[in-house]
Amino acid sequence: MVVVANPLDQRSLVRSPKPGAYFCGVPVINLGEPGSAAAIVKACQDFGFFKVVNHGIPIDLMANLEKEAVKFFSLPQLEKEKSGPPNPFGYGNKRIGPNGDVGWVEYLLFGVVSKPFSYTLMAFLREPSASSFRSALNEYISAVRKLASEVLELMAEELKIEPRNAFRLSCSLTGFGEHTDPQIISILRSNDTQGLQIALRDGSWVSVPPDQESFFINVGDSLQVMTNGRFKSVKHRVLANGMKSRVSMIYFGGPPQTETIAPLTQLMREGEQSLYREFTWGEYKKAAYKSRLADNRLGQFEKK
Ligand SMILES: O=C(O)CCC(=O)C(=O)O
Ligand SMILES: [Fe+2]
Repeated sequence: MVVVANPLDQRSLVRSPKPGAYFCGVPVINLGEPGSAAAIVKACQDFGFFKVVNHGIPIDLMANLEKEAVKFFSLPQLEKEKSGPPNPFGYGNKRIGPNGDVGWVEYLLFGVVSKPFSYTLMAFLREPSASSFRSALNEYISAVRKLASEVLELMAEELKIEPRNAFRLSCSLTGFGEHTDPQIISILRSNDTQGLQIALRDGSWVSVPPDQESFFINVGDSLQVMTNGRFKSVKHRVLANGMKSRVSMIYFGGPPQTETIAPLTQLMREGEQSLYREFTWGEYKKAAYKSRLADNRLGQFEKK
């Protein structure tokens, strides 16, 4: 979860979209309808982004975790820091703007490799009083994990993979800068605070209308490579208006650390060449840490 603080000094940088300025072209995939697989593939090609409705995940489950997250982020700073730093998982906050990106985020990062989920290192989750947080977290992660496999299967039979997962709770008042997500897919649920924008293929930015009952799915850089560029990872950013926190829960499905990220042979036409040189997820993450948020990180792995 990402939280943005210091709203006052950044307020002038962001503007709420005017009524009617929301983009109404975000593809909406109804998971209960036949033909959703083809619609997902088209959305991944055209936008690298879509919204999922009729997903079968009860709204209560999202609302419960949101409530617990807000409770945590409202704790005094010293209390929160007892669950950090996020090495690799835990509480963190950082200014993400040293390279010109707007924003400061506060988050809780969880690893989701197996059950029980690896959150035992976080001080507050060990407290008996955190039992409602633990159960909200477990229920939400189990549900969203199932949704991730369902969506990956619909994208392509060949994507029946068990991704390595991470999960982040975040809360932000000012938003943060443009980037693509490095993983395979990200499944985002936010409260009803506006702010998410995506870049269309022509480079223009559009505002995504908030919808706290639905999930938004991003194609990540790894999936762009696995489909040899057919699916495009979507550039996105958050411009919150500084008035109301945007609380997000993001599930990232990524490749295992040592796995080579390369186009899936089943998806390649005869004679089709990979657009990328081979690299592992570990290498990619290292490159991502060294780069700036808005950099085209995949560029250095493209075959010239
Ligand atoms: O908070 C959001 O809506 C988006 C967050 C995001 O893009 C990310 O954490 O990668
Ligand atoms: Fe993102």
